[in-house]
Amino acid sequence: MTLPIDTGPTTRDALLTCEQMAACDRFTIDNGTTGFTLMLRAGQGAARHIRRAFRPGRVLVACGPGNNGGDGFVIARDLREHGWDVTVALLGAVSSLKGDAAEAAAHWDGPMAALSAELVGSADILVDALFGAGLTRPVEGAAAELLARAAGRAASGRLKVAAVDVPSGVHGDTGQVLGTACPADLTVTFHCRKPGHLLQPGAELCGGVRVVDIGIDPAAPAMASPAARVIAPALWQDRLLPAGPADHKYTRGHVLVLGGAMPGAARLAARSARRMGAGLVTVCTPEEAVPLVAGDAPGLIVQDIPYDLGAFVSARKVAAIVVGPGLGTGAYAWRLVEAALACTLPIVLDADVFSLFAGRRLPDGGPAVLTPHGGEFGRLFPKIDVRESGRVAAVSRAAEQCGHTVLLKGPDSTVAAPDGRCALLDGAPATLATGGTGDVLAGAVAALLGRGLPPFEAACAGAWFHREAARRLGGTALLAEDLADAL
Ligand SMILES: NC(=O)C1=CN([C@@H]2O[C@H](COP(=O)(O)OP(=O)(O)OC[C@H]3O[C@@H](n4cnc5c(N)ncnc54)[C@H](OP(=O)(O)O)[C@@H]3O)[C@@H](O)[C@H]2O)[C@@H](O)CC1
Ligand SMILES: Nc1ncnc2c1ncn2[C@@H]1O[C@H](COP(=O)(O)OP(=O)(O)O)[C@@H](O)[C@H]1O
Ligand SMILES: [K+]
Repeated sequence: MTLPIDTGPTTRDALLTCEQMAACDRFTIDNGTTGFTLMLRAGQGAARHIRRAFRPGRVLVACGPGNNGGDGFVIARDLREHGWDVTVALLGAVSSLKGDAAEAAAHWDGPMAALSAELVGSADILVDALFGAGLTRPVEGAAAELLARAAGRAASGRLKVAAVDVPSGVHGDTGQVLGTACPADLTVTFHCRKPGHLLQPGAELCGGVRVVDIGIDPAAPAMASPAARVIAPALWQDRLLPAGPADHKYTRGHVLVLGGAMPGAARLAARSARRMGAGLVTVCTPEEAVPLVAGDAPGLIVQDIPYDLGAFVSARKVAAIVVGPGLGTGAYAWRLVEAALACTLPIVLDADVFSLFAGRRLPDGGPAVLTPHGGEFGRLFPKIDVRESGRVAAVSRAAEQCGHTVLLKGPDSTVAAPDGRCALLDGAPATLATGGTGDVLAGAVAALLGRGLPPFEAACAGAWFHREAARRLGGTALLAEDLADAL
């Protein structure tokens, strides 16, 4: 029963919802591959990763009532054929299994028990094949008890856990936990990752994620419009040119940072815009802050806020504006944001802008990137519930509603454009969770807008360079100043 794994197209960056994945399965099956063949490829591919990741030990394969459980039976058989000591624990009766899962179970001739949390106590490795893409409601009862017992044993270092497709209880579309879930050391999924592998808390619960190619037909329509993509340079690299001989400072983009109550934020945004390759950076700030902002940056232009901002940006050939970091929320801030939007230039809106416009429509302006964190997003879009809809749907709805690119920051930064594109940032280090790193991001995105990237691409690229800089810095305590310099 060993089948060769087909090598399909590159699916590295596509993220499919559970429904899209099921459509890919159906399309492939309609074109002549049996569902059971897909299940064999999935289970055998997963078993190979499990054999690579863990030393042989006593394995408990917890199988659910659907095809995720079917994969579990294939894995159980493969591991047993390789000499591992395997017991299957099944939720429900074998006679209730249907289709491919029933066929996979029929090939299992090893020990089998009714699912019970007690079984975890004598296992070294748990293969979690309870629920995958078919999770429809919170995990409860015996399945929940088993997962909770496994989580306890894993936390004390006595159990390794491999999840099939997703850790059971994690929703593949949102990364949210329905009921309960057990953190895995390894998650093996099929064809491509799903948003829930990148979104929290799912991402954290998955441990390392491996993708097995199960030979999905490359012509499957869902592949042309995946729900989201992983943020990677392929999204922008052919549009972000290095400096060439014909360039001068204005062709590289003049970025204007509008400062306010907290000048440190404008300084960080300006510094990061310069490191991100802006040709020229000017900070306009209340007069009393000019010496402070100019202080240690002789290459920066600093002046007070011009009376006529529109005339200023056109005379100084400004290519992109940042407003929000350290701005404040008084009448001054309000007028400045309105004036900045009226310039109709590419603009990054951040921080205090979201308090100023809480629950209100932004005035018309040029193409914008909005960079709220979770709290600011809630203020600006109070009717969109991120927890209920999941980040992909929520940020996409926000982008459509405001007509601009929205970058919802966090450990799982999510970018959506009003045209329906969505992209997720994978693996941002938690050292970024410190004051000022958002100001650095705003400056970086503005520089990329100034260098000619459209808003969605600029937001994706900014988030990616920001993460790369944080990774390069490493350590345990990251300073926003160092991050700007590491871009
Ligand atoms: N399709 C293919 O070709 C391939 C698919 N593959 C594999 O199939 C998996 C998807 O399989 P699937 O669609 O059968 O769904 P699955 O995740 O097994 O769960 C459905 C079952 O669980 C039940 N159930 C749900 N939630 C529950 C809860 N909280 N508590 C209790 N019960 C709950 C639900 O019951 P129902 O809601 O119908 O009452 C139903 O019985 C996918 O993740 C991948 O591993 C691979 O083999 C590659 C080829
Ligand atoms: N736990 C985390 N893991 C990874 N990145 C994070 C985490 N928390 C925050 N970040 C990132 O750090 C930055 C923080 O921005 P923000 O909240 O605006 O901070 P500030 O306003 O102090 O500059 C964002 O880019 C965000 O994506
Ligand atoms: K699972």
